[in-house]
Amino acid sequence: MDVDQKPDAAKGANVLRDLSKFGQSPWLDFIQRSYTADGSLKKLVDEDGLRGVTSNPAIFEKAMGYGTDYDAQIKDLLAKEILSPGELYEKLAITDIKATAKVMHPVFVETKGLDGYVSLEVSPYLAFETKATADEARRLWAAVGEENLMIKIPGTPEGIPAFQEVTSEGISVNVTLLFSLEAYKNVLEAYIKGLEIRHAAGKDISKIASVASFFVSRIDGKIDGAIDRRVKEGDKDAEALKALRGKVAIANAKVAYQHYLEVMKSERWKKLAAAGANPQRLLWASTGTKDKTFSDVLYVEELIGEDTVNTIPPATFDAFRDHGKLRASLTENVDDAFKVLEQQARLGLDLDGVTKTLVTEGCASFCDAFDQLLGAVANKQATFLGSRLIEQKADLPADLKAAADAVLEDWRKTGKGRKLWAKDASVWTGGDEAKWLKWLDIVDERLAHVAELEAFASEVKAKGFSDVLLLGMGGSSLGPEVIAETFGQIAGFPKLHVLDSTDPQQVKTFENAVDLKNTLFIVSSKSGGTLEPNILKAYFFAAAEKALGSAPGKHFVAVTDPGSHMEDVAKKDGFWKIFYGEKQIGGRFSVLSNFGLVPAAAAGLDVRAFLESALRSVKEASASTPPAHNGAMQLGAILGAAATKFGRDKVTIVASPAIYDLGAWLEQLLAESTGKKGTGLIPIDDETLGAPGVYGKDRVFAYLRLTGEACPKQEKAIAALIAAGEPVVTIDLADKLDIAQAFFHWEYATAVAGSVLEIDPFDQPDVEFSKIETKKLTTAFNETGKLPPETPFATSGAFEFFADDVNAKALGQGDALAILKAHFGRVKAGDYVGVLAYIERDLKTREWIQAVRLNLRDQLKVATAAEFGPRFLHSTGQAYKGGPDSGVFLQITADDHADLAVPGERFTFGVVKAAQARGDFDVLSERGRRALRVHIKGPLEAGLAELATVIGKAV
Ligand SMILES: O=P(O)(O)OC[C@H]1O[C@](O)(CO)[C@@H](O)[C@@H]1O
Repeated sequence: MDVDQKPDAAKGANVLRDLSKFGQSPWLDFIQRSYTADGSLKKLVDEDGLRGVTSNPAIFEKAMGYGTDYDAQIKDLLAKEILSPGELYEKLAITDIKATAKVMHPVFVETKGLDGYVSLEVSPYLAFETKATADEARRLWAAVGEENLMIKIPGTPEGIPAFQEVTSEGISVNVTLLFSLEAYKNVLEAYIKGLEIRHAAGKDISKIASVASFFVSRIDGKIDGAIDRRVKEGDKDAEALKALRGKVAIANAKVAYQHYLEVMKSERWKKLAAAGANPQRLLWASTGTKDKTFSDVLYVEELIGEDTVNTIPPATFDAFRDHGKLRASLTENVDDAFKVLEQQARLGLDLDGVTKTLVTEGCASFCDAFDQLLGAVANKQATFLGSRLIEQKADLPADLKAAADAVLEDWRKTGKGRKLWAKDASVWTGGDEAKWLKWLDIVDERLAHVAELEAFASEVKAKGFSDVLLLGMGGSSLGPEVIAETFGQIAGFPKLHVLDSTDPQQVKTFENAVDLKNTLFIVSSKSGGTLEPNILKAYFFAAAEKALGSAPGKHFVAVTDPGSHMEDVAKKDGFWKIFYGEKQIGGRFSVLSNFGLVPAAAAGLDVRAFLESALRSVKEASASTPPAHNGAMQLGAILGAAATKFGRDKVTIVASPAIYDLGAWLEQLLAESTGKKGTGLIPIDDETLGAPGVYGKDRVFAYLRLTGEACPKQEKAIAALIAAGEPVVTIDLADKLDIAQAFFHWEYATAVAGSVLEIDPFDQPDVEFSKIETKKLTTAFNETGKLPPETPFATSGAFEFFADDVNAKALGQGDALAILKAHFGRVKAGDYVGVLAYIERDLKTREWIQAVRLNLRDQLKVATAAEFGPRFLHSTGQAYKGGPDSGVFLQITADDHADLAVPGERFTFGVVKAAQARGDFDVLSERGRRALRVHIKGPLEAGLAELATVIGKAV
């Protein structure tokens, strides 16, 4: 703006300064850091008699969105703190507001608090929320802490009660976005009420200032537009309509001013005035001329009157200084103003409707501007953080990209990201989702208590344990497993092992792998009631007791939710420590709570750095992050849109070798969260990449790449998939520690995808069913000493085949080859095959299952899942039963060559595993899934080799 005004301006001939002679204060509707810093603003005060400054989200967008004014502070802030775009914006804005308040303060002093204010607006996202607006007003008031601050609150029906409330608390407010006389009347009434409440409470009301920002030119913009349209269409009232061009907004303002004068004369006001109250002045806003056929100072010249403010945009400010004329215009021709309003009503110009629309549009455009602003801040933040933030890139076919963008635009428009953070269940099914959202806050919460975890780590180190053996299932084991696999043994700390099986051989292998006398056992169960951790605890407690020759409680730690059965057990058995989980977090969302952190600390991971990494993801996906900058939201939108609109529901997880195990955790998160009600995302983990030709059109590839350690083979295969037009989302992690970021990123993305799929991502109804079926079987065993008998529908060599009647009928009575041929013959495009093996999971069996599944994939051209039971029951099992009916399952069981007793129980580990397999199979059958069970009799290795051969022939 032109601050080099005419030389004689300072001497007196300055119409801007002379506005005060008419009782009007010129304020500036503009803020910019460099403008305040380089003395330009002060010059306006000194030379033009500037008496106040207003800001709004659109103004800050212009200030912060471009140029480098803010870069130094951003760098400085981000070096010290991990912030969301909203928090960062606020710190920048507050710095500006404080600096501006300082420049304006002499005016405040000189005018005894009448002028000298600077306004800062509450978040425009809150315009329709009373409590949130009031809370934010209080927060900003305290954060700025300047006596010449005004908090700007929109004069919506929800904003007005908030305004009244904070006025009664002594906060000075600029009520904005007022267009109608009715809204203005309500605002003035709320001001008076707020003062009365404060006065009645015996508190000082003389320090409160307020203005009512009445918008002007936007009204003409709408009304004149309607006039022009009607004239063009040859309206019969064309002449009368034309006569109203450029008149209605000013008339509306004049009439509002009359109301102000009326109220000021009232006895009610006089009482308050006697107690020191300051009137709430009308402030003319939106006073830049938009219609080029009008004078460029129209909305200044025509609205000059006593006790008013005009907040003038820079160009209009310059124009008025240059050629503005002064006269007491506001009280001129008031009757005509009333007539104009009558006339517009008679002509059907619908000022009431227009003002309502303008409120809605005004709020929306401030939200849009705020989205832009936060986006610009997020961009700068991403640049400064560089590789400290995980980076996501999506290569998508155009139609999928458009569908995902449509989801994001819906989320932006409806503020769903903010609703998610506000724990509003309407984001999903409107059920009890709100009770399961503490994972959103857990990183902050744990960081606040990280010293406890650090102290625990030191104690573990000092005790010199050689091993940590974690006993748990699903959400209680998969996160710790990722940590163990990713970081390996950390120098000076014990080696972390994670056992999540009831296979007797597997249990024995783990027992042999640790030094029982020198092992710290972590029994991990949120509910405390899950069968596996309970029997594993019983087993290892007895084993440790035997090895130590004394009560082993001091070698045991429990991680469990408060009030659980496991807590009782831990107390009774004198465990060394009990760490608590958060009840409002489900298992698969618990890795950043104590369920992941306690084993991480015991294994010597830097939990503080780990949580700080996670916090960067939390902030990136914050309520204030616009969808266009929220990678996790984008990921959820892509996965949701791909599954619902394109049948691409197989999320194929590819991870760099050094972080390969993330997929195991991710499987549970995606499958248990989304696989229900016949829909869902089917995670396909660890399926070695093939050439594009081996895939159907049902995949989305999620590539988690550890940048420095990318696998060349994977890179090549991914590049080929992208070139072939397959959808690939690549997520780059610069450091292993950033798996913490990936954890939160995917949790948030899963919640978003759940919303798109229209399901509750936080329950797991179908898992519970197989637990019930298993329980029935183990109870039967405890009563009778055996599991209920079962009969194979066919036997072939070492194999016995089991299926429900429908499946058995479809598969016939032939030999193994015929049955397997018939079974896999049912697979069609878009299906997936699940190989579900209830055997020990070791290197050999993993290689075996991998070879079998790749053969199935390449022959049948479908996605394949390779899973070990009972571990997958707590992971992908939910989706297999509750998700889409596109799975074809081959369950594999085998004779146990050695079994292990469970202390205190009649059943053994082998019995439990058998019961779990049968419970699982029964539910698959009950759900009408294409499921076949093959039981291997005799030596396992030979049986598996034979099975692989027959499968090879069958497909
Ligand atoms: O931690 P808990 O209560 O033992 O549960 C283990 C796992 O079992 C499930 O409840 C069902 O599979 C998972 O959601 C959970 O992570």
